Amino acid sequence: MLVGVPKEIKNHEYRVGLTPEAAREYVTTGHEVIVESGAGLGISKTDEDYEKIGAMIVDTAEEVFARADMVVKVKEPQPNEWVQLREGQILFTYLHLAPDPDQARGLMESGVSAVAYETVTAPDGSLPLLAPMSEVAGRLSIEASAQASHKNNGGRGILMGGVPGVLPAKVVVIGGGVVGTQAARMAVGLGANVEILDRSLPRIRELDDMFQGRATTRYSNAGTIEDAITEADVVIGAVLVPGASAPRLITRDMLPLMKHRAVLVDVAIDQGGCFETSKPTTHENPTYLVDDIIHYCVANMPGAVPHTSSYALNNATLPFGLALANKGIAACEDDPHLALGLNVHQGRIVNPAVAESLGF
Ligand SMILES: NC(=O)C1=CN([C@@H]2O[C@H](COP(=O)(O)OP(=O)(O)OC[C@H]3O[C@@H](n4cnc5c(N)ncnc54)[C@H](O)[C@@H]3O)[C@@H](O)[C@H]2O)C=CC1
Ligand SMILES: CC(=O)C(=O)O
Ligand SMILES: [Mg+2]
Repeated sequence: MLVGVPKEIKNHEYRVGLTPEAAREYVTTGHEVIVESGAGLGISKTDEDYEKIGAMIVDTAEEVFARADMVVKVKEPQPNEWVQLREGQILFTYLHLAPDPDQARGLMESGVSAVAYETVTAPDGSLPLLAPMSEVAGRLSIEASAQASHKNNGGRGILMGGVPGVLPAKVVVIGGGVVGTQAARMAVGLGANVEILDRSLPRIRELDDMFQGRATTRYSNAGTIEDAITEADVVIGAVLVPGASAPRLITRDMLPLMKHRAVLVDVAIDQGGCFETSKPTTHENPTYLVDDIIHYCVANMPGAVPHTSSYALNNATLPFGLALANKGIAACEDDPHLALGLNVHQGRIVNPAVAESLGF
């Protein structure tokens, strides 16, 4: 199969769909790999690095889309990308279609078979191709909120860990999955006072065990969320209902309960966001104010640390990508977990949760 890797074009997106090391695995398995010139520069990999492992460099994204049997990307295709996709071609990337009907229609019209990283499952029901980026985004969310809390950046002017004799920041994490756990770990590491809310009791028990009292846990409902955010300096939104748009857990009428210039980080923004006042932002302009509350809603947070993220992503995607390259879309027939990744096929939305969420 001819596998194509275009350069990512989303705002400040420096990750690459295939690292040279991953591309090498495709080449040694007997596939051809074409890479758009400059696609690896965000991870300090040159065109020569790709040529050395047997990939071919092409000048334009158009050539990648026109020639490739399978396009491997990181972020969801942008409008000028989805019009270049075609029937019989496989697209393997993040899609986040539930809150994005325009992209969904674009992909359906293209005829492409689109496999979304974020809905591929593991036998235990977890999301193995979302997890590595959730680990990155969870850890980054605390760095982002610490920065946004600085007075010179418009924040409250609070140090995450406090100092001896002065209380630390209170960090509330809503959703204790992969993002939430990594956020809590970073916040605990900085010495913050951390509370994690989840609505899964088995997960709450695991978290309680994991943090051994260094973070507290609480069952998530409107009442506990209202109570928790009243004291918070930072709130991390980290919930997920797989395939569906995120539930709106903090509504605008709850914002006056919060401290002035507290920080809301909505990591779930790629699924539409879990705060009513969230709208996607970019690394260029990551924050905005609503009712004097700072909102950080960057939809491609891991793009800021492409060295870490590209390798973490490729570690997870490689076996699934190779299966698609070896067998074509029939790989989904052999693997029910990969099949759940198939979101768009023959002009239809075929993942049930995504279709239901879109109302298609
Ligand atoms: N903005 C970005 O750059 C990135 C965003 N994400 C997004 O972060 C979100 C979280 O991802 P993961 O942590 O991997 O998901 P996960 O599935 O590991 O964890 C989600 C958690 O939310 C909990 N939850 C569901 N409904 C809840 C509610 N009403 N209240 C409290 N908790 C609730 C679940 O029980 C689960 O523990 C996803 O939307 C994902 O796409 C992930 C990576 C990067
Ligand atoms: C998961 C996702 O949306 C990202 O890594 O950008
Ligand atoms: Mg995203």
